Amino acid sequence: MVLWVYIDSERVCGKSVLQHKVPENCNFLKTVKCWRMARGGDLTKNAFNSSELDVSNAFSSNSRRFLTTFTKSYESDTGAQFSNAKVSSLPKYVKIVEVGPRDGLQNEKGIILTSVKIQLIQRLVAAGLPVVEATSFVSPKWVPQLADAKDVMAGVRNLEQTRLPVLVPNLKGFKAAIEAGAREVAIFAAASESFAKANTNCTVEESINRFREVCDAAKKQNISVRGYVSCVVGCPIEGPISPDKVAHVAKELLQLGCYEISLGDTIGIGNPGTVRRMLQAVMQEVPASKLGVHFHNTYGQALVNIVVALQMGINVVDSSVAGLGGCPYAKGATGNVATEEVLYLLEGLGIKTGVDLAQVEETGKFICEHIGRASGVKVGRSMSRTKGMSKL
Ligand SMILES: CC(C)(COP(=O)([O-])OP(=O)([O-])OC[C@H]1O[C@@H](n2cnc3c(N)ncnc32)[C@H](O)[C@@H]1OP(=O)([O-])[O-])[C@@H](O)C(=O)NCCC(=O)NCCSC(=O)C[C@@](C)(O)CC(=O)[O-]
Repeated sequence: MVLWVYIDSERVCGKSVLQHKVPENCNFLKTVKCWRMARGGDLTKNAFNSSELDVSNAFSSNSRRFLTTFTKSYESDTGAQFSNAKVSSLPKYVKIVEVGPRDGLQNEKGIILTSVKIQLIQRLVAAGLPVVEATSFVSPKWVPQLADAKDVMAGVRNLEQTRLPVLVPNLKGFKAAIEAGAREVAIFAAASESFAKANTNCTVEESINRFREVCDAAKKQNISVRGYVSCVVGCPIEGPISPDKVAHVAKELLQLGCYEISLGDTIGIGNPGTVRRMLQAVMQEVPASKLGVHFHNTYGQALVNIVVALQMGINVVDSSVAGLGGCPYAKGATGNVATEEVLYLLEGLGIKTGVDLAQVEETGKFICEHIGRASGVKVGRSMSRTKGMSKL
C-alpha cells in the first residue's frame, strides 16, 4: 500500500509529507494505532486500508518521544529513512556562541596583545553576540597564547549584558577563572582516547573525573557549566569515531550537570551523512534542546552540516569571527566555521540571531589586521557588493 504521512509538530517537524510503500501488517501502523487509541481516537480497519493516513499532530503533545517511536518502527518496517521527513522545519531563533577570542586565537603563533583581545571581545559583544567565549584557564605551557587569561577577564568585567564563558581543564583552572571574575565555564572532553591524551594528557575517563570536581565546585557557587565533546566525527589520530562513543561522552557531561553540550567536529571532517548519524545517536541520550554544534571547516562542509543540525532540532551554533581557529593538538585542522558565513546563511533562512552581520564583518577585519593575515571568509569578501541580498 502507498502511505502518505502528514507530520506536524511545533518543534521537530513543521509540515512535511512522505510517500512510501508500507507493508500491511507492519509495526509502524501498529504504532500509529496505539497512539490513536491512547488519545481516545479509533483507528478502524478502513483507515489501515486507506491509501492515505493522516498522523497530523501525532507528535505535538510530546514531540520527541513520539517521533523516536514512529521513526524506529517506520524505518525498521520500510528500510526508508523516515527521519528525513523531520528535516523540513527550522528554528525561528539560533543562539550563536562566538568562540573567536578563545578557539580562534589559541592556535595563533605570534603572541597577540592583551589589549587587542579585550577590544575583540568588546566589538563582538557590541555586535549583539549573546555568548562570547572569552579565553581559557588552561596550562600556559600547553597554550601560551592564552596565558594572559586573567588580564583579559579584568578588561571585560564591565560587559554585563553578554555571557562570557571561559574554558577550564581542571579544578585549578576553575578556581583561577572564578577568581578572575568568570561567571560561566566550559569543560572539554573528547570522544577519542588518543585525542584526550594529546589535548589533556589523560584518558577520557580521567578527564570526566576531573570535570566532576569542576562541576561539583561550580554547583556550590552557582556557576553554569557548558560541556564540549571533541572529535565527534573523526579524530586526527584514530580516524573515524563511533557515534555511540560520542553519545556516551555527551550523556556523561549531561549527568555531570552541563546545561548544554557542544558537539565538536574538531578536524572538520564531517559531512551531512556522518553528522546526521552522529546526531541521531547523541539524541538518543541528550535532547536536542541541550545540544549545540561546533564545526570546523576543513572540508568546506560546515554550513551544510549546520543546516542538517538545525533541521534535526538543534538551535545553538558555535562559530568564530573571520573563521579563525583550530586546536593546537589537532594537526591539519583548519579554522572554525566563520560567524559571518553562519549569519549570512541564517539571515537568508529568515532565522533570527540578534547579531549584526556588518559589525561582525568589521570585527573580522580588525582582528585579521592585528594578527597579520587575510580573512578567508567568503561573506566578508563579497559583502560590500551584495549588501542585503541574503534576503532576496
Ligand atoms: C589539562 C592540562 C593542564 C594537563 O597537563 P599536565 O601537564 O598533565 O598537568 P599537570 O597537572 O602535570 O601540570 C603541569 C603544569 O601546568 C600547571 N597547570 C595545570 N593546570 C593548570 C591550569 N588550569 N592553569 C594553569 N596552569 C595549570 C601545573 O601547575 C603545572 O605547572 P608547573 O608545576 O609545571 O609549573 C593540560 O593538558 C592543558 O592545559 N591542556 C589544555 C589544552 C587546550 O587548551 N587545548 C585546546 C582547547 S580544546 C579545543 O580547542 C577543542 C574545542 C573545545 O574547541 C572543541 C573542538 O573543536 O573539538
